[in-house]
Amino acid sequence: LRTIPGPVSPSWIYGNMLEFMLPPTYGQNEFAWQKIYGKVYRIRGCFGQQRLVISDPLALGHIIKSPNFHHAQRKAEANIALYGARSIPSLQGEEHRRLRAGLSVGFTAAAVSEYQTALERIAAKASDELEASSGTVINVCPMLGNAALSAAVELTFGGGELDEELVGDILKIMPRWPGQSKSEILIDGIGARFPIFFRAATLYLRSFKLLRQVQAQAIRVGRQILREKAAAMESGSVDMGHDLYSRLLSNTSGNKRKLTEDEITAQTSILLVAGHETTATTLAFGLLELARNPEFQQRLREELNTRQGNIAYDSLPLLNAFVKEVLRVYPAGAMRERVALRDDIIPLSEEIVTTTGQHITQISIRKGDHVALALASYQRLPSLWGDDADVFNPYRWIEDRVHQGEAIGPYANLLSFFGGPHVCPGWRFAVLEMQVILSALIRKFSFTVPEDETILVKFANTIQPTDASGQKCVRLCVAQIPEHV
Ligand code: HEM
Repeated sequence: LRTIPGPVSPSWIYGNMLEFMLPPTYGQNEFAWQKIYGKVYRIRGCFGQQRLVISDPLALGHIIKSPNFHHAQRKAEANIALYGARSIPSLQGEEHRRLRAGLSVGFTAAAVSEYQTALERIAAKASDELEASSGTVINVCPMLGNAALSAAVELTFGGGELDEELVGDILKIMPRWPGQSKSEILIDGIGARFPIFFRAATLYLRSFKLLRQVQAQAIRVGRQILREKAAAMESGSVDMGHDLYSRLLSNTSGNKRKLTEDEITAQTSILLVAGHETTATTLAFGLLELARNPEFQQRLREELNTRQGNIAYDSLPLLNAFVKEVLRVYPAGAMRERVALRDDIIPLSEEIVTTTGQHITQISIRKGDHVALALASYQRLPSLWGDDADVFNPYRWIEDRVHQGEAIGPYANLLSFFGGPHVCPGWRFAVLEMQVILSALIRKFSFTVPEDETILVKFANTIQPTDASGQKCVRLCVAQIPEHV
């Protein structure tokens, strides 16, 4: 990796990690480096470690599908702390494949379409909540967080209320994700050399304590609800719902459930946390961009007003162009870190020239090498999305100016939902949820940006919109549309 071009490292201790992980706003350096060095470049990690940053489509497709790469250590430890060692993202190979196959019953197109009515009810509730603040400037993030968490609870358990403490912890967890301070980046760097040190450090890091707390609470709640459902099913006293846990209880082969009680309950934390936070954040960036683009907002409202009753959301061109553009410019999991589990060769879609003048079309990777999968950078490549790839412009999807080649991800050639064996299973649900919530809010309210409002983007495992003090926040002027008053 030493001969792959990249930015100069300003410090031996931190390498480029502070510029990469903690810029004033996410991507500031990453997007600039992509323009200078191209789709693959090298940065320095702590203590001189070499890392590749990759937005090359062929290389990304290779790594995403390959069993030779897995989550880098901090991410793997954080996944275990928050979601558990038996949760889907923590597993690999055959165990992972079997669990994904079992869970897939709840994520097919037919299964997801059954949530439309429940999602419309959740959207109506969010809209009522917003009505109370109409005419004022409000931070829309808490309202969207609540709505998306209700949607995740609907998907997982078929509705119901979680206890307040768990809700509070789940809603604040992602902004506190480990690795966002100089000292945690340093601990990561030491951990890359001495993994046992890192594992020990996680026992004391405050950021990890909250993750473990949420996992323990989520599993307790998940087990209790699953047992209640199983008892109701055995007594035949209620109709089983369409939610994921009901489907998993009824998913049998012979007399045996395909997934055991422990396997199902071990997924509760990831379903509630990953199932709500990503969608809530994408929606928050969506409302921000609507407020910044009043002409588009009005045209979208007109499109929505032409439909009544049972809406086929996929048939609304502007709505779908907007959802795709928000996902393109603001992929919640903007950057994923992976480590090579064994030696590998990464193919490149275009030749690059090394610092020693060699022309290469593939890069040799050693076991233990770190790669950053720069999904947000990939989604700004002019070669795929046009010369205005840095600009938020939903019309590009209607004008068919986007890349039509072989897709790595499941939706619109985007990598926002990742791809390969760890592709986001919730992508269909997330798209429907965003279509439904945006439709309800845009019909009823207009959104504008208050004067002098600055929104920054922080990376905390997912990207977060924040104010200057680092608090998760999108403050918008919200006004009810006169015909809906
Ligand atoms: C806009 C919304 C969403 C986005 C952008 C998103 C994005 C992603 C990404 C990028 C990954 C891969 C992460 C990695 O391996 O490093 C992922 C995995 C995952 N997502 Fe989503 N997601 C969204 C919504 C949802 C929803 C609604 C659910 C439903 C419960 C969900 C459940 C999961 C699960 C369980 C995984 C782990 C999959 C595995 O490791 O096999 N996500 N998601």
